[in-house]
Amino acid sequence: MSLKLNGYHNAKLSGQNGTSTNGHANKITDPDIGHRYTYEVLVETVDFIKSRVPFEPVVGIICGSGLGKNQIRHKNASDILYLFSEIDPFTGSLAECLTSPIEISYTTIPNFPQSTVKGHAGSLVFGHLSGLPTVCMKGRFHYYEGYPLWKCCMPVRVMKLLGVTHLIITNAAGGLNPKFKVGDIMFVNDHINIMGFAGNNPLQGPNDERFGPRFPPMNQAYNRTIINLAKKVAKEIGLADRVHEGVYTCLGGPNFETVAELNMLKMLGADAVGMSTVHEVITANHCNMTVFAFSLITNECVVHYETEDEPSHEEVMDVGKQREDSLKQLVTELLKEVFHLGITTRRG
Ligand SMILES: O=P(O)(O)O[C@@H]1C[C@H](O)[C@@H](CO)O1
Ligand code: HPA
Repeated sequence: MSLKLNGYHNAKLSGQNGTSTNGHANKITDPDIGHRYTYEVLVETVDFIKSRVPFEPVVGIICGSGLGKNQIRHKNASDILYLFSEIDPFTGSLAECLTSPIEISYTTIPNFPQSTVKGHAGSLVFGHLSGLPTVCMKGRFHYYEGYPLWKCCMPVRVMKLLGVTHLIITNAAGGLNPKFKVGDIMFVNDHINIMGFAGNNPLQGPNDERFGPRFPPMNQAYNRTIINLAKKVAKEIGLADRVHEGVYTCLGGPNFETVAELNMLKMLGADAVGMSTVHEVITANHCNMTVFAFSLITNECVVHYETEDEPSHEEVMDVGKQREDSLKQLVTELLKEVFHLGITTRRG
């Protein structure tokens, strides 16, 4: 792949070429220099997608493990997969809720990273959900796959440039809160950015003001109105006793956590632990998207030594499959409410 495709078209960003955002000269030691996506490179990606999708999505959905599985039915092996039958809205993955879907494989999108994890199919699906133009990411990128955080979050910026204002992020997570049972849903009301404690942040490096400010606030990262609506919807569809609110935290993975690590995370105030989402939420807030995120609790974290229980990715995907109908119903009904109320983005 040429440098241009993944490359850095230099000097467009503040903080680049020896000038920091506060005007002081400095020496940039960014190991990713020459590889990060510029605004212009992302526009190239967006132009490609726009040439294949005849509408602008306003809702983006990132499907977590087990919730964005497998390629959906398609006509042939071409890069653009036009799906032609009406799909039962409550069978299959979240992306299968979209009507008249157009599926584009990541392998064909210029500059896009590739999915490597089982349960993460690797395509963008465009269609309508609850009447709203929507793009669904079937397959996200994780740090443990070898992608730096800025690359894991590239699709969030692509969605922003496509027109997405509201981002729904889903994940599979281990339950740390003893009240959580396998199959429960946690509406994320805050996060602890453990990787960020060590300076590993998707916004690290030069800042492009066209995406957002150098120092974005994060105290309202999860839209409170949507969380309240989600609770109301959960009650209406009979899920009241399966939903909670809580704090999500993300470690780099790919190993599941040790008992001591889990007990530390509990003490810090985390209710669920996973390997994604936090950096996507940061990137989305930075570019002024309205964010709603939830975790499907796929396993109870093992927080003591006197057991032979072990978490596994197979269990994670199985629980995703068992709960997908409820999750799809929740998302579909929630979107109807969100857009009925006309919730605006964070900075107006
Ligand atoms: O993509 P998510 O965060 O839903 O996936 C979780 C974390 C790991 O990727 C995987 C572990 O089973 O599930
Ligand atoms: N830990 C980290 N990530 C996870 C877990 C877990 O227990 N379950 C699903 N994703």
